[in-house]
Amino acid sequence: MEIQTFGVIGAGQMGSGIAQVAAMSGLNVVMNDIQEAFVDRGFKTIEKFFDRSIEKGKMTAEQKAEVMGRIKPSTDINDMAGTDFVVEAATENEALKFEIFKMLDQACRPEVILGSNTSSIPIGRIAAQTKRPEKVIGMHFMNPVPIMKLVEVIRGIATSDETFQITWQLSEKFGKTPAESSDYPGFIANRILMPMINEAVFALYHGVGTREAIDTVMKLGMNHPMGPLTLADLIGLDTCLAIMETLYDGFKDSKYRPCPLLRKYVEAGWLGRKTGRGFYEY
Ligand SMILES: CC(=O)CC(=O)SCCNC(=O)CCNC(=O)[C@H](O)C(C)(C)COP(=O)(O)OP(=O)(O)OC[C@H]1O[C@@H](n2cnc3c(N)ncnc32)[C@H](O)[C@@H]1OP(=O)(O)O
Ligand SMILES: NC(=O)C1=CN([C@@H]2O[C@H](COP(=O)(O)OP(=O)(O)OC[C@H]3O[C@@H](n4cnc5c(N)ncnc54)[C@H](OP(=O)(O)O)[C@@H]3O)[C@@H](O)[C@H]2O)C=CC1
Repeated sequence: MEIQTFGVIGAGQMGSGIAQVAAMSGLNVVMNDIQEAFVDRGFKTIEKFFDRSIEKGKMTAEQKAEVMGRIKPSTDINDMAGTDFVVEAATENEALKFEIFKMLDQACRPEVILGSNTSSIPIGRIAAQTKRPEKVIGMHFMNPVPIMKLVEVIRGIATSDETFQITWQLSEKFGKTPAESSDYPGFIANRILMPMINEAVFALYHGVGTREAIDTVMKLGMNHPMGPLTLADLIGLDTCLAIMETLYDGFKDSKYRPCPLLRKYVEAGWLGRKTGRGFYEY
């Protein structure tokens, strides 16, 4: 089946980026969120990116209008009925994703592949919510989506080879390099990245260094493009905490316990860039 229309659930920082790269690859896109205001915010994020590209001479206003014209807004999950492939990028919450996959299973034609951009939740568990587990897969983009080259492709226990191949090829069509991961909590990316970020928060919690010192050490000492606390603010501290909880619950190993300071920030609503305050102020 040729993929012509691509659906995205969730128009947050990841969903809007995924919609953008899909539209840039020539697909028609339906971008869905629960409220019109969130869909509008997603459109604004994409527009801002294109405006910067126009300023830099990498894109023309006509090209921008053409790509934006391929993205249709939606606040009704039943709009996914007309899509050929869907990626879910709603909040990192297992119960929420289970609900969304049950609804997608009802709304989409039986042959449609349902991908999840989850950072950490096992794909097999999400697939079990549907009557098409062989068509459920992890398609994990990195933030910021239009810039980062990787897509982590995760097979659930029931994912078919055909689903895997189509997802792999779609990642390449989006201009990305796919890498395969088995279905364990956190997959490869967050099995490695998130304990590092969590340890940076412990270093701050224990007073080993200031936020600036911790970030400077990792930036200049290890050549990371961003310090771990700056990166946590970019990812979203709620997402970082949710990933640590999934690792901790999944492996039952204390090495994955979330730092109490991370939890405190999330409880205060200090979620990073998206709320204007995290480890830094924006
Ligand atoms: C949590 C998960 O499940 C998985 C994850 O995603 S984990 C997060 C993974 N992401 C990372 O680790 C990101 C780490 N940071 C970086 O790689 C870099 O800091 C960065 C690419 C974000 C920015 O790069 P930089 O060199 O520091 O900044 P900058 O020079 O401004 O940006 C490089 C280019 O990207 C563009 N850019 C950067 N951020 C952008 C954004 N948000 N929107 C649009 N363009 C952006 C810049 O305009 C610039 O383009 P040109 O080369 O054409 O001028
Ligand atoms: N942030 C990152 O760096 C990365 C995140 N991810 C994963 O991507 C997913 C999204 O993360 P991110 O974009 O950062 O989060 P955001 O908080 O930016 O966006 C999530 C969006 O999903 C919306 N949403 C919530 N419930 C529903 C629903 N029932 N139907 C449709 N939309 C819904 C949210 O609305 P509302 O605001 O009302 O809650 C919000 O607009 C998560 O699974 C995350 O783990 C993957 C890679 C990197």
